Amino acid sequence: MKLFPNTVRGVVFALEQIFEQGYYTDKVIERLFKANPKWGARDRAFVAETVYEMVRWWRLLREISPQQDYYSLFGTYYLMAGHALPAWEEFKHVQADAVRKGLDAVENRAVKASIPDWLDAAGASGLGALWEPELQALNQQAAVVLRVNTLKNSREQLKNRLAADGIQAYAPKGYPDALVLEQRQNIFKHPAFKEGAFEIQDASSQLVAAALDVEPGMRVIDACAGAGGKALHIAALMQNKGRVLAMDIEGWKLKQAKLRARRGGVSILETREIEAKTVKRLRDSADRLLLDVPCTGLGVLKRNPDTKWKLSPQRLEELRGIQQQILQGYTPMLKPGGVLVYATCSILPAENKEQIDRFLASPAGQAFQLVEEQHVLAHQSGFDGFYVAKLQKG
Ligand SMILES: C[S@@+](CC[C@H](N)C(=O)[O-])C[C@H]1O[C@@H](n2cnc3c(N)ncnc32)[C@H](O)[C@@H]1O
Repeated sequence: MKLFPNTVRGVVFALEQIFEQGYYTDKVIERLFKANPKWGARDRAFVAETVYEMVRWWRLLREISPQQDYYSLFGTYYLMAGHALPAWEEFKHVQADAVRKGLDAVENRAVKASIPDWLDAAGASGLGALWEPELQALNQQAAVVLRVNTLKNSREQLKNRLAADGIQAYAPKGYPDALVLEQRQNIFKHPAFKEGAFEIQDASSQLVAAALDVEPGMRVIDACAGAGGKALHIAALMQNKGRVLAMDIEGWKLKQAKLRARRGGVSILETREIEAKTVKRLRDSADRLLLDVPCTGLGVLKRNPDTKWKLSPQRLEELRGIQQQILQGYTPMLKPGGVLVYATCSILPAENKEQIDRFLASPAGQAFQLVEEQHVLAHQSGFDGFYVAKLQKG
């Protein structure tokens, strides 16, 4: 593969923004593409993939690169990825042999897997023997998974429509609304997306709305709805009949949810920014309650590798506090007999089972019974890591 100075410069610029200015990778790439409208599809794919992979392998790259400047780090990555480097002045310190020897010499698991030490310790203590294979899986590139909007088309119809345009996808077993693209590509440009025929949503994430067992006509509250990924899925499962109340403390996310609902033909979604009295006013009002709580995102490292550099043990503790507060504070909105689903995109028991155990042992949890739990690990499912607990209110 031939390297071009302007796209490599783009990669270097993106890394500076991420590691020196603290910006998120997806936002940096988005801005970079806007600033370089002449880049073609291949340039964009090269820049996006290289930046994501370099962020993923950042610790390992820094360990084995002969110098810490961005060009040497890029050169090291490029060799590691199996390519040959051109004879550019910027790469004069980077030798293929030295990189290979450096790689062979790394023994420390956290360095090898390119994660912080504290995270390696937390994963090992939480998952035991499952941590090692999980870590391997979380360092892979994520597949592009669609959630078929069944209000607009069936899975078969969408699959055939995409195939007619040369986009091959398969239907994974056990995920009734999912289609996995055979090849990664920017599917947002396809007209079917603009028509609301699908959303991008990982297969594991699609298990969450399914666990609620909704029926048309129900009143459902999604209390941490964000931009509405799961709320839209819930509405589709309800055949757009009943009411889905999407709530969040961040109003701008709910605006996104509204826009997506319009695109997807969902008319039963209402949004409400949470204020001091919101929960009290909605006491005993929901047949189903979804708490898709804020979490570390450690189950979705494939997709967001920068999470591991931005997280800290302190932030994990803070999130645990918020998760328990949400469980304690929001469950009164559920009617007696109703179903609660608590979900995270984390694989740490500290955010998952331990939170549910603590809730069930507390006064607020006395009315609840655990019905089932899904510990979805990336290396077992092939998709993101998730936790889904279903509880019934007596
Ligand atoms: C995991 S994200 C939700 C993702 C969303 N359900 C989806 O499927 O796209 C968690 C959400 O919780 C919101 N949040 C954080 N603290 C909250 C609180 N105390 N009450 C309600 N929502 C909160 C965040 O703004 C964020 O949008």
